[in-house]
Amino acid sequence: MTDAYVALEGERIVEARARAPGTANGELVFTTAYTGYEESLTDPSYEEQILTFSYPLIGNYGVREERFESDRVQPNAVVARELTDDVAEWLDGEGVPAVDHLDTRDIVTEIRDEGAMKCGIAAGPDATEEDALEQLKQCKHMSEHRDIGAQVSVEEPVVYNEDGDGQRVALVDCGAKGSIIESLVERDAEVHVLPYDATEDDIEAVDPDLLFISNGPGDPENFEQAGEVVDTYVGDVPIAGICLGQQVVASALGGETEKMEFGHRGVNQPVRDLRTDQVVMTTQNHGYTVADPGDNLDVTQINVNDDTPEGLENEELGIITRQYHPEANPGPHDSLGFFDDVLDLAEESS
Ligand SMILES: NC(=O)CC[C@H](N)C(=O)O
Repeated sequence: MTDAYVALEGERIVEARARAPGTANGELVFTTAYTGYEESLTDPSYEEQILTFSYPLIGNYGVREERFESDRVQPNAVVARELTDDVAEWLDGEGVPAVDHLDTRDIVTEIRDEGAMKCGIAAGPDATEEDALEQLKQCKHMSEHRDIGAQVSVEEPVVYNEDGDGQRVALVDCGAKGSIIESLVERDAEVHVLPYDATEDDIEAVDPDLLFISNGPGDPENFEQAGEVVDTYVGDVPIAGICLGQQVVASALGGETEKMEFGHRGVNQPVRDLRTDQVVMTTQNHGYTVADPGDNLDVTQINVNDDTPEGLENEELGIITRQYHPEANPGPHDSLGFFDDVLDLAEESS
C-alpha cells in the first residue's frame, strides 16, 4: 500500500509504506551497519539527516533503552526495506516519520552515484507526493545548519564521577554519544561535560588534565568556539577528539576539512595504522573529513578504502584524534585502547 512518499533531489519520487506518520526533510544518508539500530538512531551525529539502513531488516532484536546513545531519536526520519513493529512503534512514539517497503538498494545506489542529497518525506494516510516535494523544497544543506551545536549539546555543565581518582577531562559536547562519556568514566576519569560553545573561562574553571572534543553533527566549520578553545589550550593541556572532534582540532591547528561525496557510515570500515601496519575494523558515521591536516598534525592512521585520515597525532603537543568511533556502540570493540592512550597522555602531563 502506498501511503508514503520520498522525494529525492531532482524531484524524483519513490513510493513507500508509512510506518510512523509525519513529514520531514533532511540530508539523505545511508549506513551499512547490520546491527546497532538503537545506537545509530540515538546518535546525535545524525541530527538533521534522514537515515537509510542498507541492511534489509531493522528491529529484529527489539528496542531497549539501555542501548540508547542519547535521550531521543536524532535523525529527522528513517528509511528501511523492512522495519519491525517494535521499531516502528518506537519511532511513532517519538514523532519521527519512518517508511519501509521501498527498494533501499536503489536509494543507496542513487546516494553513491549522486552523493548525499536533500530529501523530503511525507508519510501517513493523508500524505501526498506534493507534501514530500514541499519538504524537499524546505530542506537545507548540512552546512547551512549553522547553530546545530545548540540542538544537541548540554545547556549547562554536567559532571560524571565527581571527585574520582582519575584524570579530569573537560569534554566539549558537540553532540556527544553517551558511550564516549561511559568509556572515560569506566577508566576512572572525572568527566566535565561542557556546552558546545564553552569559553576559555569555562574550561579554566575545570582545570582539566585533558581537553576532549566530542563527535557531533554537520559541518565542523559551524563549531567555531570549540576550535577557539583548542587553539587556546594547545601545548598547555593534552587534546583528544573523536569524529567531529578530529575535524575541529585539525582546522583549529591550520588544517582543512571538506565534505565527502557520501561519507562513511557503518560498522566495518577498515583502518590501517601506518606505524604498525595493523588493520582494524571500525565504526564510522561522518560526511566530512580532514582534507589537509596542516603542519602541526601527523596522519597516523588511514581508511583502507579511500586513504582518508582516520588518526591524527602530535606527540610533542600531546594530541590524539580519531575520525572513527573507538567507543563502538554499535560495532567492534577493537579500538577501545584509544581511551587508555588519551588518559595516559593526560596523566603524563598532569
Ligand atoms: N560522528 C560525527 O562526529 C560526525 C562528524 C561530522 N559531523 C560529519 O558528518 O562528518
